[in-house]
Amino acid sequence: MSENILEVTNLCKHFGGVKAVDGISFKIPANSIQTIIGPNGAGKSTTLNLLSGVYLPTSGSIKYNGVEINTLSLHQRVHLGIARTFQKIRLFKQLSVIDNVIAGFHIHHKIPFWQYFIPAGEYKKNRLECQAQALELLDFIGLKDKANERAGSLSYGSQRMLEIARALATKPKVFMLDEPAAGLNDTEVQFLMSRLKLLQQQNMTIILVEHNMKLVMNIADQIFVMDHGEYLFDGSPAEVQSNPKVIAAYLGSEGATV
Ligand SMILES: Nc1ncnc2c1ncn2[C@@H]1O[C@H](COP(=O)(O)OP(=O)(O)OP(=O)(O)O)[C@@H](O)[C@H]1O
Repeated sequence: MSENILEVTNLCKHFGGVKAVDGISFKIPANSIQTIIGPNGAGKSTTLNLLSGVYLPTSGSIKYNGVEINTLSLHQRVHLGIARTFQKIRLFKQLSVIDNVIAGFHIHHKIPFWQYFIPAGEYKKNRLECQAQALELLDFIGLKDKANERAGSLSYGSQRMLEIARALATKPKVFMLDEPAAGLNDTEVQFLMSRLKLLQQQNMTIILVEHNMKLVMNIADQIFVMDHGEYLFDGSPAEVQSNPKVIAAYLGSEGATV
């Protein structure tokens, strides 16, 4: 069994009287695909926000490779190798597809992101290197042919894939995705699934918040189920699908046959 890359202990996030996350604990082995599921408002996105540094916890601990990262910002965590996509698409819609990916590379270079767009002088070499790497990522994600199109002109599904490519440009070790399959058709979901499995084979740890049970049950090594901010159950896809508490709180009777 791989070592745990993330370890969460008694994690809480309270917004006034709302206990969005209330004392959850889990360990995530390196190179695994973990999913977090649960009903609307269960605290799944808040958990991703805590892991990625969008929010700082009210209390509790998050350890990355054994080191507490509770107080680090989102940007500092990206530098450590923790990247994410958001539920709501956040692209630079006026920029080209390839420039959106190049934007993801800038954290590993010493020059500011905007200087990549000055195609001259000492920045030209960096820009050419980034372009080549961005094209590789676009190829991986199925968007190489659209590299020079405006990001905002892409279909919804392609915009979601572009967000993934941009996050991958930060070279994450832990990659978190918040509902990546939302709004995708079956073919796009299949493609997404195949890419996530390939990323896992490339030694990435993947944490997925997702309502698409077909995707979850096909891809997850372990599933963590939340309800009302709290732990409900965790286990393999088969264990989760047949657990009466999970069926009652979330999956319903159809869950057992996904
Ligand atoms: N910034 C915030 N301020 C106040 N309350 C918040 C904030 N963010 C989340 N909440 C509340 O915390 C609870 C958990 O929300 P969260 O978005 O984490 O749930 P979720 O499981 O991701 O839901 P969904 O499946 O609908 O995306 C909800 O009651 C929500 O209204």
